Amino acid sequence: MELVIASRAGDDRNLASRKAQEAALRRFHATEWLETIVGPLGIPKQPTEKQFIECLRNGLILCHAINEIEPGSVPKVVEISRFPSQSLTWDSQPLPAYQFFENVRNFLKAVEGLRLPVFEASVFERDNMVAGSSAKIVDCVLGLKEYNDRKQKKKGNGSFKHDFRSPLMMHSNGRNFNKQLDLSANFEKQPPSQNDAQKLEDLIVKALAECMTDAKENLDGNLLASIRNGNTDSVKLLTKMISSTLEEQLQYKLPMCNPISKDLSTEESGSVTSSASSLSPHSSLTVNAKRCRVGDCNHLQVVQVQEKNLLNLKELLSSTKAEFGDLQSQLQNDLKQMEGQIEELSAAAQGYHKVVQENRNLYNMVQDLKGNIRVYCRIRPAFRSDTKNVIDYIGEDGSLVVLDPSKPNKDGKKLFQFNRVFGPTATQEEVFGDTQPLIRSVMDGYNVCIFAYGQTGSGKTHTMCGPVGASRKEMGINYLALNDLFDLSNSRKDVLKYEIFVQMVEIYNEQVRDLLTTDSTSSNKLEIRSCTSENGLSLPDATIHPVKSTTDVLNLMKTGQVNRAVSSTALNNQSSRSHSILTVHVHGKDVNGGTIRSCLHLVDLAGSERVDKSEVTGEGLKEAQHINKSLSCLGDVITALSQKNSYIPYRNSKLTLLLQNSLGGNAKTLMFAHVSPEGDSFGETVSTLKFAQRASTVELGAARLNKESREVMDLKEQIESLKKQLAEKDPQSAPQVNKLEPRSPLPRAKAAAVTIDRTPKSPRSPLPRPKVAVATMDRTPPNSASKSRQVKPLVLPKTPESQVSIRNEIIISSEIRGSTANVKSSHIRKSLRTIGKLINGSEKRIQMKTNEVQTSTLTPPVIARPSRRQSLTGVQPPERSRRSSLEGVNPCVDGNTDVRTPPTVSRSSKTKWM
Ligand SMILES: Nc1ncnc2c1ncn2[C@@H]1O[C@H](COP(=O)(O)OP(=O)(O)OP(=O)(O)O)[C@@H](O)[C@H]1O
Repeated sequence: MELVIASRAGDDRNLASRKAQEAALRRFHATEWLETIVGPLGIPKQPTEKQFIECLRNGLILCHAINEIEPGSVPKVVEISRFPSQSLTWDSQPLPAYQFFENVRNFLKAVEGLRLPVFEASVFERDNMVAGSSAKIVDCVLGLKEYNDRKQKKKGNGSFKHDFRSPLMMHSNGRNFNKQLDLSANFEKQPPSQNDAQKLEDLIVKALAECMTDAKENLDGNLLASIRNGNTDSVKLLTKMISSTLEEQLQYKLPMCNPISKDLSTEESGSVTSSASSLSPHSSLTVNAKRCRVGDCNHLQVVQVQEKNLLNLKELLSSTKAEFGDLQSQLQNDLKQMEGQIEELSAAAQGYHKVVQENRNLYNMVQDLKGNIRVYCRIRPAFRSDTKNVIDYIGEDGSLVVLDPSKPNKDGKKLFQFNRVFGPTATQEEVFGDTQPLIRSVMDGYNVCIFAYGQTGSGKTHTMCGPVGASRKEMGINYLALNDLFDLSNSRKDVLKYEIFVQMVEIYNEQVRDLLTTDSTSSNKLEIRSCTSENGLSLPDATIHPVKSTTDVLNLMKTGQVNRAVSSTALNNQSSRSHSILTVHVHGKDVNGGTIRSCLHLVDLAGSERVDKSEVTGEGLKEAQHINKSLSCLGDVITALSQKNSYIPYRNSKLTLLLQNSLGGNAKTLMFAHVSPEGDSFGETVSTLKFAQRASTVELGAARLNKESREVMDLKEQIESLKKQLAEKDPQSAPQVNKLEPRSPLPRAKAAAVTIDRTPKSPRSPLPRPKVAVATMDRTPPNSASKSRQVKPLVLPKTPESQVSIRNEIIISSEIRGSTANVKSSHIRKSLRTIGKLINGSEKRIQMKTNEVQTSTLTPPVIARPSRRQSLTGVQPPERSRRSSLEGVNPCVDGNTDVRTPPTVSRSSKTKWM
């Protein structure tokens, strides 16, 4: 405590002495300036307060000074008398009070007029002078000085610097402080050691002591003397005094230069010299002084520590920089790696999509080779949000998972696999894109059938025709397909001349109706010729329209759409109440005379529906029943085909009869299974999907190309003429040969008198077929010892509707329709040779062969019994076997024929178009 009090007392002493120094300095300035203005004052350069006041007491000096600066400020100065030889001395006799009062009063007035600080005139009257009495007078004089300086500056003579330098500053211009500055310069170059600092402190202190001794004020003479003699205690005391003075100066004069860290950081950056030089001499000194902080060694330590820290920081900075560099390069590497990986991934993703696409193509190719029906599934967008969506997953590979809304767990999931699944967002173009290759194959001579199946309102008509009032972009497959066919026809017109014809019919309440007829008088009930008519049409009575452009097609489709039976049900306000079939016939002729005949069926089935749901009654109910029945028959056919049954119940409905060549023939068939995603349709959705999945397992046999080269056609003609020659030469064999005639009306059993080996072509028909000979002359039973030449047993093909037109040509054309034209040609040549030999052969041999054939005709053909039916719907089909269909009824006319039944020839075809 005592220590604190002592230190406070010391501080007070220091403060008082500092104030005294400051006052002395200011007096010095004032005296100095007055002397420069009015000449020597006759007092010491650093006068005491008393000396200073007494010198100015009469006011003469002040008045002269102000008149010098501002002439006429005090117009009348009361002078003292003096001897002319004497120079003006200011410490002369005191004047009467009123006189000097007058001078001082006039001076103060003038000062006031200049707006400078004033003092009280009474200060000159006091006999007892107290410390600080002269302070205001000094302020006033220095104010005058400053005013004068400003004035001079205004006159433009050099720059003015307001200078309130402390005594230390003043002396720094002279003696010892120059040394200090030099030292400080050195100090700046290299950090001072402890000894250097000590020396510097001593130097400063001594310089100050000298300075104070000169001033002779407020300093104990003993103290100064003892300092001069090197007394350390005295030095310490003075050091303290100076350091606190410096500190005060620093805070007062250089607030901006104060932070050591700033100076140091500048020093660190190597610009300490410039920083110091940018300050005024005073401030640079102050900074230096601050750096040296006499008497406070902690500062040096702090500086040193800070330097050390700074060095550490520098090191840290450089290591951080290095680390940062490393990190940056690592980041670059990582980014490069990531870029590479992303590229790899995207390449892999692309590759994956490519592979998926290839897989699908290959799968489709395999399906084509196997001859399976291709099945696509299309999901309609959901129109209602109040029911759950049953579509759980749509795979790129054609897989589809549906979820039973009543069992939202694993058990409710059902997986189906198709060739492709189109989601609700699939556009018409996307759908067509996948169908296009199939449709294009029509132009190459393949028969193609595309049919849309599904529950009512699931989007069948949308897919096939497009929505009502569709723009060209929204058009369905029917339009897009025909458009594409025209494009192809145009692009190939140099090598192939195509003709395109269109028929459009509907099956409504089990009746086939022409949708394009303009004859309102006809009954418009068409008959299906499943074995195809002479002109290759299964509906020869339906009008057939040549089309040359898509506009023609559009017009026809509009007519057909208008004529189609459509009505509103609870499930679809534009519900199709019939199956519509648009058939496009393509007839091409190449430059060599070869021909292509093919057809494309585009079928929009009526929707399967639950009568209770569709809320139909009366006529509508009847329609629905017919629709359901025909669809159920379609299901039966599909089931029988998928199970490879020998009996396929095509005749059970007009629909299956009309489509029989597409479902069980050698056409390329594509089925679109449509489903609604709404939860309340789940039952129908699953049954559609099951149906479609079953359909996808149906093997049709490889599609057959309906193309005949010129050579084949020539050979056919030759056969015809040779046959005629044979008949003329051998009238006895004529009846048998006649049985080979194209339009033979004979019953089939007799037609079979000629030995034709009807080995089943399709693997799904394991039953033996009746044998029919192409020609009887050189035919020997297989086990006969006879070495006579045998005719190769021929295979009876299933008959595409546009192809099979002439009955006795079946045998030959079945040879001709080999997989390639070469095979056909070689078979035909063989047949020609055989026939040639027949013509030139011996009568006896002919007779013998004829007998053989006659014997063989006595054996009735083995008829396959229909195997047990399995129906999708559980409804038993009518018990009608092939045998029954052959008995007494012309199977071609009433449609009661099986695909494997040898077709008969109809002469009743009315429409001839080819
Ligand atoms: N993929 C689809 N995108 C947009 N709308 C569709 C789609 N499929 C169907 N629709 C719309 O759903 C409604 C019913 O479709 P559509 O008439 O084609 O069904 P449908 O199966 O032919 O029915 P029905 O068997 O009763 O004739 C129509 O308004 C149709 O425009």
